[in-house]
Amino acid sequence: MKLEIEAVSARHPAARADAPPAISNLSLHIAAGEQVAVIGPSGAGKTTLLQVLACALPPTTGQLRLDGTAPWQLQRNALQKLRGRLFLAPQVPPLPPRQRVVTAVLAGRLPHMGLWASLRSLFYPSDIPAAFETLERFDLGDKLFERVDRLSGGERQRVGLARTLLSAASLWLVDEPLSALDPTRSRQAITTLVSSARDHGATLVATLHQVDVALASFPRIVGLRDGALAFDLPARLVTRELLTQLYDQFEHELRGEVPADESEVPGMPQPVVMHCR
Ligand SMILES: Nc1ncnc2c1ncn2[C@@H]1O[C@H](COP(=O)(O)OP(=O)(O)OP(=O)(O)O)[C@@H](O)[C@H]1O
Repeated sequence: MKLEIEAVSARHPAARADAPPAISNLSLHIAAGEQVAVIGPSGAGKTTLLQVLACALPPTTGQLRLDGTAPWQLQRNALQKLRGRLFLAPQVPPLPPRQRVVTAVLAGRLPHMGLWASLRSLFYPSDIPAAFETLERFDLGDKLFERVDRLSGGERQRVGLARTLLSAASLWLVDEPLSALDPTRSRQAITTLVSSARDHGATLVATLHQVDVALASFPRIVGLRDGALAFDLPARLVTRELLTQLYDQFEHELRGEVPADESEVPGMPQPVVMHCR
């Protein structure tokens, strides 16, 4: 799915009336099948941007178009149909506590199933092999029939990602999928996510705090700061200087390794450790 936003501003529905917009005058074009990581300090507007792209939050000004269609000008049914073509994976997946993992994962397909098929699948999981295979990609095959409330936070987060992979959506919007994962799991999970999006031909937009993982796994990086675009570059052109500016006064949030300052290693950028938490 192709995404276009032009001069979009938006604010959280619960924000004070006099609060500045969470994203302001933002323009961004993302081609169908692209994979883009959105980075930036806390409060930069990353989640708000995903919600606008997911047609969950209407822009207060500006234009949003998905595959050339302005969603907020559609009739209610047509808007619902368009929403069915995208999958928004929130930071904390909304998994009913007593549900089995297999059912939770296959729920990624519900928007594309008829009413009876979806009701039936809640009681009789329809494609257990597909659920198992997808969970295996996140090292969770042995949790297939486990109850969701018996999983750790990191396991739940990986179930949320497996669910995204099983959706038939052509736009995957993934909000901070790694917050409960250790560095090794983070890399594995994001590699699986990005390669699956590529295989499905799905457009992927993910917000990430792990800058090193974003730079290593995504071809394009969008930096947001105070609701505005700080940069929009191929990953190889994102320098330490740009990251230092982006996270100025939020250095504690700059996680993992970032590219070396070229003046320190002339002609040969090398990763150096800045801050980890
Ligand atoms: N629940 C809320 N109620 C009111 N205002 C909110 C709420 N959530 C977000 N905002 C406003 O929107 C701004 C942007 O928030 P947003 O969640 O989009 O940022 P973010 O970059 O995703 O942050 P984080 O990395 O901490 O998740 C916040 O600074 C705040 O002003």
